[in-house]
Amino acid sequence: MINITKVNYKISDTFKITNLDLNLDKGTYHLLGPNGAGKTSFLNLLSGLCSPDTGHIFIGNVAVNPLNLGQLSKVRAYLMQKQVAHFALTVKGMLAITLSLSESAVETLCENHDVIKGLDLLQLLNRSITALSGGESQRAHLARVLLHCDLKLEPNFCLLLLDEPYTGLDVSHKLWLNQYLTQLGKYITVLISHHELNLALNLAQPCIIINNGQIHRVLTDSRDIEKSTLVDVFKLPLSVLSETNEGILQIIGI
Ligand SMILES: Nc1ncnc2c1ncn2[C@@H]1O[C@H](COP(=O)(O)OP(=O)(O)OP(=O)(O)O)[C@@H](O)[C@H]1O
Repeated sequence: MINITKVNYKISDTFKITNLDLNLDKGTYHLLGPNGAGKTSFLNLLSGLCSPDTGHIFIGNVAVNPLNLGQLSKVRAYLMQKQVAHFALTVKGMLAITLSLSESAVETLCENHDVIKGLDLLQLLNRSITALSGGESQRAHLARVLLHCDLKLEPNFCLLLLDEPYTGLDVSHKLWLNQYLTQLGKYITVLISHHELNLALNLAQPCIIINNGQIHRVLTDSRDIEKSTLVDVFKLPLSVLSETNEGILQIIGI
């Protein structure tokens, strides 16, 4: 269980996160909101990369704050929006560092692992991370966090934070990732920040909508996102909203 109580955080004179009050159980949650709504700031707070001005956050019984990063790495993983590669490590080398394993142990782990198969990484293990395409690099970094939170490796893991994980992925890897995250949500809390609104509208999964640094809605079923939210929060014209025969909203043109 993730517990967020009365969290406030001033980022600048013009933007602050206000009154975050939320409990998250196991599940796959979509974190939605327009550019600049505060999604990354929310994930940074949850991951312990920054500290709220007031309020507190717990991941299970671990208090979240930047002084606790060692303990936090045993209970949560975070795929940040931007990945910076400082060294020309191979994919295998990066996984070895993340998982605290030798490169040969990584090779053995990867031989038959669902994440490596699903992300088609076997043939990229010996490639330099700096010489991959955008989508290949995203797949390597996804593997880093998904293996890190694999329940077999870390039994106390309970939170996976993903900031725009679909960026650069082709459609078959996107589909695989969705299916994997849906399964993972049966065991831990998975929070995915993204802009794929039609995807959220099609999946019966919980979602949190953020706007102007505040929670606008928390829905147990993302298909219940209202037309008014799409118009008022996401600034979509009514003319691009359509409904399927099953009454599910869809956005035309994206
Ligand atoms: N280091 C910073 N200093 C000042 N302002 C910041 C800083 N980081 C973010 N902001 C501002 O805080 C607000 C929220 O940014 P945040 O990155 O959390 O939004 P977001 O919802 O993730 O946006 P996007 O969908 O564009 O990634 C924005 O107005 C942004 O310009």
